[in-house]
Order: sequence, then structure tokens, then C-alpha cells
Amino acid sequence: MKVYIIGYGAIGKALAVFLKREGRDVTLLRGRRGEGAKGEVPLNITMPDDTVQEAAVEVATLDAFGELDGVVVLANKSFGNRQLAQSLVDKTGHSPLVILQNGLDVEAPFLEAGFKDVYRCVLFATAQVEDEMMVRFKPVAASPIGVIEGWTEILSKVVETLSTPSFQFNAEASIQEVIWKKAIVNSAFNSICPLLEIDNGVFYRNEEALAIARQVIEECLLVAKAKGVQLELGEVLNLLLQISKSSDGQLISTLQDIKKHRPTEIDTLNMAIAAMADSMKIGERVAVTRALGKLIKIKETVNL
Ligand SMILES: NC(=O)C1=CN([C@@H]2O[C@H](COP(=O)(O)OP(=O)(O)OC[C@H]3O[C@@H](n4cnc5c(N)ncnc54)[C@H](OP(=O)(O)O)[C@@H]3O)[C@@H](O)[C@H]2O)C=CC1
Ligand SMILES: CC(C)(CO)C(=O)C(=O)O
Repeated sequence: MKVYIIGYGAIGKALAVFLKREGRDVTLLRGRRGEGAKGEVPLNITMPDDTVQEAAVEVATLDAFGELDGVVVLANKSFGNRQLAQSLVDKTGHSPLVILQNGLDVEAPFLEAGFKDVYRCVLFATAQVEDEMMVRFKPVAASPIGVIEGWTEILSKVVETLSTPSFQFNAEASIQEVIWKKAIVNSAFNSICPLLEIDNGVFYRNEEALAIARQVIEECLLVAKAKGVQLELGEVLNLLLQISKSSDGQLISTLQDIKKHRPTEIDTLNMAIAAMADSMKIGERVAVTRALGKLIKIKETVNL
């Protein structure tokens, strides 16, 4: 199956190089319409052992294609989803749409636009753009993909099509639990670290920062529970500490975005949790999560 990856960023470039090197048919599409021309671009991915994987990948714009027939992977930032859903709705036909993004309800714009074959991936890998042609990539574990709307047979095909030795995926039956667990952890990382202007290791180095993260997690767990997703405090705290240790010294995406004067994904993290809590009339129970999210919104706006 042909693979179209939307989003010429860290994750999109890494995935495209690994697929190309395995001989798969892959095209990287610019997420923002009209930017960039069609052609082969040499991309380099630096692995944790400092070896470099290189491939020339076809890069094109979305408007170069009338139809996208294959697997369509979204590796763009979630704030672009509403506009992308409109650009893609008449192009994808029965092609499965696989969303590789952090956050809650990121699939909503596609479901509302009538997409019928939608899969969600929770990424357990980190990628950082070093320069336009170079990305540093670190796999942490296989990244689970689950069905939002679609079929388990197609899910298996998607997992097989996207997996390579360097970037592995697996099929996950309980994807909502994994989505929530990661989104809760991100609501702590992506708000507290940028506000402190500090790297991800802060939670295992500093007890007071960890105490605030714990408050965020406790609040988010109430919302998850009200949504029918049961998670234990201990398992979410463990994931936070595990990521804090394994990405010690690295800057979370929201802090990188703020430093580069770009919009952030906080609307699909803390602000999404606050909005869900409001809609279930438990808005007053997520005061810390909401306040941290609002501070990020202010930091983002004054910085743009
Ligand atoms: N990098 C990481 O370590 C991790 C990333 N993730 C998630 O993966 C997703 C991709 O992240 P990452 O690759 O790091 O992000 P990058 O910022 O590196 O790349 C994202 C790409 O999204 C596209 N984009 C930006 N704005 C818009 C828009 N308004 N509409 C459409 N497309 C847009 C751009 O591509 P173009 O130039 O083609 O427009 C951009 O290069 C995010 O949801 C992130 O949270 C999750 C875990 C780890
Ligand atoms: C927490 C982390 C680093 C894990 O991959 C992440 O999700 C991000 O960079 O946004």
C-alpha cells in the first residue's frame, strides 16, 4: 500500500526515511497548502547510537494530488486538523487515515467531516528537527495504533505497512486508555516544563515540580473517569517519571514551539481536558490543569 505522510516535520520526515529505506512507496506532503515544491529531497535521520539513516524522499504539496489512494498518515500539528479535514475530505476515499498526534479529541474534525476509516496512534518515540534535512530520532517502545472508526483487519494492514525495524507500531485494542494516559502525561509536561523553561528531566529531579504534575494528573484522572476511562494514579505517575528520565535534557515540543514563536498544541491537551470537564459540569475540579493551560496560551500569544 502506498503511504502518504502529511506534515514535513520531525516525525513525518523520520517515518518517511525509514519506510523509503525498506523499499515502501512513500510521499511526504506539506501540511500547509502551497508550501514547497514536488521533488526528491535527501533527508538524514540520526539514531541514538549516532548512526545516520539517509534516503531521498518524494516531497509534494497536497494540491498536487486529486486523490490519495493508500494509507494517509497525519504527522502535522493538531491545530491544523480542522483545515486539513476540509482539504482531505474529497481526496481520501476509502483510504485509512492514521493520526500520529498527541492530545485528546484530535480526531473530532475528521469524524465531523464524515471520515469513516480513522485510526489513532500514540507515539512512544521522540524526534527533533536539527536542520531542514536532519532529524534526531529516538524510539522508546513500539507505538500503539487503534481503531477510532474502522475495522481491525484494516488496522493490521496499517500496522504492517507502517512498521520498520527503526520505527515500530503495534495494534492496540484499548487505544482510548493509552490515548488518555499519554494525554494526561503530556498535559503535565507540555504546560509545566515550558512555564519553568526547563527540560523534561525536571520531574524526577525536583519534588516540587513533581507535586504539581501529580495535581494535574489527579485532576485529569477525574475527567477520564467521568468519560468512562479507568486509569490508576500510580501507572500514570510511573509513565511521567519514566519519560522524565528517558528524555532528561530534552525540551518538550511546546517549549520548542514557544521558543520558535510557533503556535502550540495546548488546546488539545490542558484546554481540551478543561472543556470536557466544563461540559460534564465538573469544571471547578480541574483548576490547576486549566490555569497552567491558560498560562501557556498567554505565553504563546505574547511570544508569537
Ligand atoms: N516530535 C516528537 O518527539 C513527538 C511528537 N508527537 C506528536 O507528533 C505530531 C507531529 O510532531 P512533530 O513532527 O514533532 O512536529 P513538527 O513541528 O516538527 O512538524 C509538524 C508539521 O506539521 C505541519 N503543520 C504545522 N502547522 C500546520 C497547520 N496549521 N496545518 C497543517 N499542517 C501544519 C508542518 O508541516 P509543513 O511544513 O509541511 O506544513 C510541520 O512541519 C504532533 O502532534 C506532536 O505532538 C508526539 C510525541 C513525540
Ligand atoms: C513526552 C514526549 C517527549 C514523549 O514522546 C512527547 O510526547 C512530546 O515531545 O511531545
